[in-house]
Amino acid sequence: MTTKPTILVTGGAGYIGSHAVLALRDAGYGVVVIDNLVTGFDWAVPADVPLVRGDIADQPLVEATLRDHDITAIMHFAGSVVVPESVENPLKYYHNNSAKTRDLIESAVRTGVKHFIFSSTAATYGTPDVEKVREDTPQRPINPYGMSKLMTEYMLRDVAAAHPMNFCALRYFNVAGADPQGRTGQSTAGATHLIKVAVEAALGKRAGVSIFGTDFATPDGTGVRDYIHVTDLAAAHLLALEALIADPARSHLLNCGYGRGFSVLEVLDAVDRATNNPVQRTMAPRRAGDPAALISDNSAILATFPWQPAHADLDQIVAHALAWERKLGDRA
Ligand SMILES: NC(=O)c1ccc[n+]([C@@H]2O[C@H](COP(=O)([O-])OP(=O)(O)OC[C@H]3O[C@@H](n4cnc5c(N)ncnc54)[C@H](O)[C@@H]3O)[C@@H](O)[C@H]2O)c1
Ligand SMILES: O=c1ccn([C@@H]2O[C@H](COP(=O)(O)OP(=O)(O)O[C@H]3O[C@H](CO)[C@H](O)[C@H](O)[C@H]3O)[C@@H](O)[C@H]2O)c(=O)[nH]1
Repeated sequence: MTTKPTILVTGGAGYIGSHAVLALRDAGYGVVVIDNLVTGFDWAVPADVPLVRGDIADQPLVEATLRDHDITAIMHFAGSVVVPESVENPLKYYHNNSAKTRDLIESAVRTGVKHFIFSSTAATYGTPDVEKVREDTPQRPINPYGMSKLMTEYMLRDVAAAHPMNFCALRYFNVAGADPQGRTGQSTAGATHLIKVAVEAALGKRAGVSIFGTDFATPDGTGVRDYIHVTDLAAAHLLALEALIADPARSHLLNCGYGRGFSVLEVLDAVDRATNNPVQRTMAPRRAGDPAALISDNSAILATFPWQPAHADLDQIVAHALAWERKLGDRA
């Protein structure tokens, strides 16, 4: 029997990272998590997965962890993720997302980690003027969050050219939903993401939902996004890992989305359908820097990996988000 390698998951106590931990464990990989719990939760990490409480830039700690567990690959989710906060406090984002990731990559190179998978974002594209964003659409971030992630893409490209390490940067579109088995979900306090906000409102945890802009050049005037189920995203990470192991000479930069968009009103309608209890809607001005529409062209990931999304259905995404929100109760 061949044993599968052990993977270090940074940010594994957070929303997306905790789903990746489950996917890796379900597939038989060894998993170790490092997380400083700044926005994550220790209870989001399964009891049989070692949780190293610490910072990705603590090089003695990270390098000891990489060596002790004979880590082959890193899935790097740890970071700061709130776009408006990045505008108010850019140095926090260049520190936590760019500078600390630089130190993590250095630890990886020093200890001979062979593969690196990175959480990039559609925010690196800024406000593209194409209907569907391709990987070669110019990346012109309009906020420090997007720029801090683009800087990491550049670092990885240069490091992979200079050292025996390949990488995959996955540019996520709008991540939503929760583990269909109800083992984890989005638990972030004070979340700003539309589907999370709407299910909180549906359960009476918020008064209602503000619709940020009704005069966009979209069919119903509200913003359109490409919502991807977090479990399909976690599956894409496993395929990325397999591809990096299979061909160590090749790195990848890939969009992660379904290639179709839903407006804010369509999302709120789906939440209303799921509960039969309409969420209170308030019209509000546009949020600074929000593009009208952001939809992926996902032909590259479909051509590169045998990725078969299993949850590309808005009602299912909403149902899973709602189920997790109920389970979460007042815990977070
Ligand atoms: N949620 C989205 O829609 C979305 C979209 C695109 C990209 N991403 C990226 O995906 C990744 C995960 O996002 P998420 O939504 O799960 O956020 P999250 O806040 O739930 O998870 C981030 C985790 O990283 C940990 N962390 C932060 N800084 C750390 C540090 N310096 N050292 C150790 N641990 C640290 C936090 O405690 C948390 O557990 C992020 O890199 C984010 O930029 C998210
Ligand atoms: O209370 C809300 C929250 C959001 N929206 C609208 O809903 C859409 C989605 O907004 P989100 O805040 O859920 O997500 P964003 O598209 O702004 O950004 C998210 O996806 C990006 C990639 O597409 C980045 O990765 C970023 O980190 C992540 O927050 C936008 O039109 C927004 O204006 C509302 O109307 N009301």
